[in-house]
Amino acid sequence: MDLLPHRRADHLRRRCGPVDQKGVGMTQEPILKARGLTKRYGKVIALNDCDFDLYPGEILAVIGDNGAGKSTLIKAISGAVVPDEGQIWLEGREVSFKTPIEARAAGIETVYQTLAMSPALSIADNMFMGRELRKPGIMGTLFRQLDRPRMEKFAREKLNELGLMTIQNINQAVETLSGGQRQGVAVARAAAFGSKVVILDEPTAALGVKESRRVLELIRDVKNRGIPIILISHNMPHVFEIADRIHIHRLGRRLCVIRPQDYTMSDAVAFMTGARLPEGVTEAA
Ligand SMILES: Nc1ncnc2c1ncn2[C@@H]1O[C@H](COP(=O)(O)OP(=O)(O)OP(=O)(O)O)[C@@H](O)[C@H]1O
Repeated sequence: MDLLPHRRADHLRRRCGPVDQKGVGMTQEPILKARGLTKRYGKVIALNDCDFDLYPGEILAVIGDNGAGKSTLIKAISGAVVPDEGQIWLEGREVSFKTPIEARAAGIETVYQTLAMSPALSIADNMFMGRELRKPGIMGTLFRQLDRPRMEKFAREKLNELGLMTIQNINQAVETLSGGQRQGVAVARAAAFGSKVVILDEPTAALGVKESRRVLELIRDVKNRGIPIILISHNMPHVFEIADRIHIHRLGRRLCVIRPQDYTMSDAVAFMTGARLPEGVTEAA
């Protein structure tokens, strides 16, 4: 049975095992799609003719062994790396990002494992980093003065929408927040600016149990607001708890996509390490 109806015929060698074709997102066009992405670093092929599909409204986990090429895939999608070959489409339009700023301007927001935040700056300042609001009129345009009340109001509203108002003071420096709260601010920032896609790279890796739970809830909240999420994670229980579909990455390419209800965590680990292949999949040479 064909798992992925959107695949090209020449990719049949990478078909996956039995999964309901009416699975989440399967009836729609992908919001983000990539075909044939390749990225070489000298002799290392980090991405090898890799395909990718993210559907509207879904949480898609990307899992794979160390060095499988997950980060390179995400970097290619988010403009941090320019692929040597391949194409990317966002909402059906072909895109070619040269920088993360271009990807961000197009609506692809990435929260990296090492959070790109300035610890000494306030929550509000961090949320607006790189897109500060200026005062109206000459004070803003010529003297570049920040419109702090408007920035603080916006930041407060966004944190509130995502249930993050355990944070009392929006002017508090980010370094005074807990790890979970910081991650929360980063996710809120990613979701706040008209994003079409949010990419989260290991959002719970550095967090304790309670903080991880909060961040997982937050990811669900972002999804419930209609924003699709790509979640790169090594944490299988989290992936299986939260993902609608799981993209299994192996040797620089998508091996298959599974739904968590159809397979066990051990199956997923066996697939990503190459100990076993999903039914109907043969690994391309
Ligand atoms: N800038 C670079 N220069 C040289 N080689 C690189 C570079 N970035 C990645 N690679 C190589 O490409 C391959 C894929 O790396 P990548 O970081 O994408 O894997 P990953 O699946 O994200 O791994 P991990 O789970 O360990 O973070 C690895 O062999 C890595 O050494």
